[in-house]
Amino acid sequence: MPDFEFDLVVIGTGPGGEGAAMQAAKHGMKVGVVERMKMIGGACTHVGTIPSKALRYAIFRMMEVNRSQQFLDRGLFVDTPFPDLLKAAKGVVQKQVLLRAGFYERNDVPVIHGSAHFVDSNHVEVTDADGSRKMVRAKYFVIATGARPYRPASIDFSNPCVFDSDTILGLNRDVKSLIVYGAGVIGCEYASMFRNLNAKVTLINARDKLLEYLDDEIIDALSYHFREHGMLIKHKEEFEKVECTHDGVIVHLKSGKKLKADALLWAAGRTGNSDGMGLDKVGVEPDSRGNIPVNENLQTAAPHIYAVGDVIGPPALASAAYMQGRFASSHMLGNKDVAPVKNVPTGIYTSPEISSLGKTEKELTAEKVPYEVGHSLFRSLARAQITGQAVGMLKLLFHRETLELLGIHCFGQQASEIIHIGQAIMLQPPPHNTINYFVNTTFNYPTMAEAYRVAALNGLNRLF
Ligand SMILES: Cc1cc2nc3c(=O)[nH]c(=O)nc-3n(C[C@H](O)[C@H](O)[C@H](O)COP(=O)(O)OP(=O)(O)OC[C@H]3O[C@@H](n4cnc5c(N)ncnc54)[C@H](O)[C@@H]3O)c2cc1C
Ligand SMILES: NC(=O)c1ccc[n+]([C@@H]2O[C@H](COP(=O)([O-])OP(=O)(O)OC[C@H]3O[C@@H](n4cnc5c(N)ncnc54)[C@H](O)[C@@H]3O)[C@@H](O)[C@H]2O)c1
Repeated sequence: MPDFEFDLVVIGTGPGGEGAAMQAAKHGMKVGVVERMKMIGGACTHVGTIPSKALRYAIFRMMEVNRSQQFLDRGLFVDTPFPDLLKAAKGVVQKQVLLRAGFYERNDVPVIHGSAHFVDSNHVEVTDADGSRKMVRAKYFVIATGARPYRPASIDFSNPCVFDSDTILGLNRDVKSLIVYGAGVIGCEYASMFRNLNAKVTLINARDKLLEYLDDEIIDALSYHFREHGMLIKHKEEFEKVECTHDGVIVHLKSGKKLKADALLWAAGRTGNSDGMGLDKVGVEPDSRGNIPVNENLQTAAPHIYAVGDVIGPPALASAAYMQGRFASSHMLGNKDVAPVKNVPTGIYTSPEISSLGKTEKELTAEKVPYEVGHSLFRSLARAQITGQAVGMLKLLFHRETLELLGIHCFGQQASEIIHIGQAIMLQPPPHNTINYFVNTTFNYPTMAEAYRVAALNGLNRLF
């Protein structure tokens, strides 16, 4: 006899699990969730999106004071130690946990604590930290177990100078120099943060460009501003071994170079949390990175078992995970009220911030689409001059004949917010998805939104 019986059991309480559980509960399903951590919220709340963005904001506030002539003239200079900046971030994590725990409570979704593994197609066994076990039966399952940092066996992560994106949140001292290995989003974001804290940062990239899926102009801007801020970037380099010394690390590269620093942040990839889940009992086989294959409806090889979020691989974003969770539950309910997840914008919280949606120039050129470009430089906008955030640009790509908006690429302060104005237009059906909206609409002044009007006019002026 099972200890619990549900219509749906969701495994994991990150954004993917929450989206799935709430959508199903709101539509009348009897839902239970399983979470192996003491607190709900997932990697997103405890070691991913939330603490990294809260830490970034704490650093940013300190920088704003230290870079402002207004404060410098009054002798104000703030030097908050790293552990205190982390404390600010932890406050946000607690608020998020409380808020999200309330969602499960209010919607009568019990949280069963422990690690879930399948025993057969309709049962998972949940093993708590104290070893106690509960059998849970359900008609449907959503696996939303997320991912963890990939750790090569040759690196000693127990060394106090070696970190990954989980353990860096436990750094209990200031570091004067840092090597960031891996120039994906995590590597670039943390490299920015530590450079803003004045650490000497070396960013090592295995490829020949940073974040190469972005528009070239944005990649160039990011590389330029990283270097302008004093970051050292090494492209096309791979590590051979990491040597830990009494006061830091030496990273040996395959090219023969040796780099020394107070600490190493390993930020090269993540592995899906699919091991130890008894997936062989239900005919589901993860790939070599632990990712679970799914079809367009997010169903695994067993159609009553869905998988969402980081455990299914790219885009591996909190934003997408939540929507995938909602879509999966909506699909099992037979509803069509949640659309499949596509057109996911990118929001990268480096300095400068980056956000984009739609096609890049490279893609449009390869597809032979006749397009034109409109630019707006932040330094020419009144709002950016007032706030002193003049680094940045909005770039619109649009069809030369129909004026349809095809791509939006932005860098600079608030880029991840600014993108959504364009997104609202870009995703309208024709003929409402053109840049005409930006030239025929009155924007508040002074705002950053004005960048859309400036960029649209700039692009229209290029047409002949
Ligand atoms: C440093 C960093 C910064 C990031 N910044 C951003 C950002 O700015 N914007 C953005 O959109 N995304 C960001 N991401 C990505 C984002 O955090 C993830 O995409 C998101 O957390 C994925 O959500 P999820 O629900 O799939 O899984 P998770 O949030 O990882 O949650 C999975 C949960 O499942 C639980 N679990 C795992 N296995 C079991 C089991 N067998 N039984 C029971 N429970 C289990 C785990 O304990 C965990 O609580 C960042 C990630 C990192 C690491
Ligand atoms: N602001 C944001 O939206 C944000 C911030 C941080 C992280 N994230 C998400 O987290 C995910 C992970 O970030 P990342 O910086 O590690 O980037 P990434 O996925 O680009 O990985 C970096 C490098 O590691 C390699 N790699 C990945 N998984 C591996 C594995 N299991 N084994 C060996 N090599 C592997 C990749 O091929 C890549 O070269 C990304 O998909 C990203 O979208 C998003």
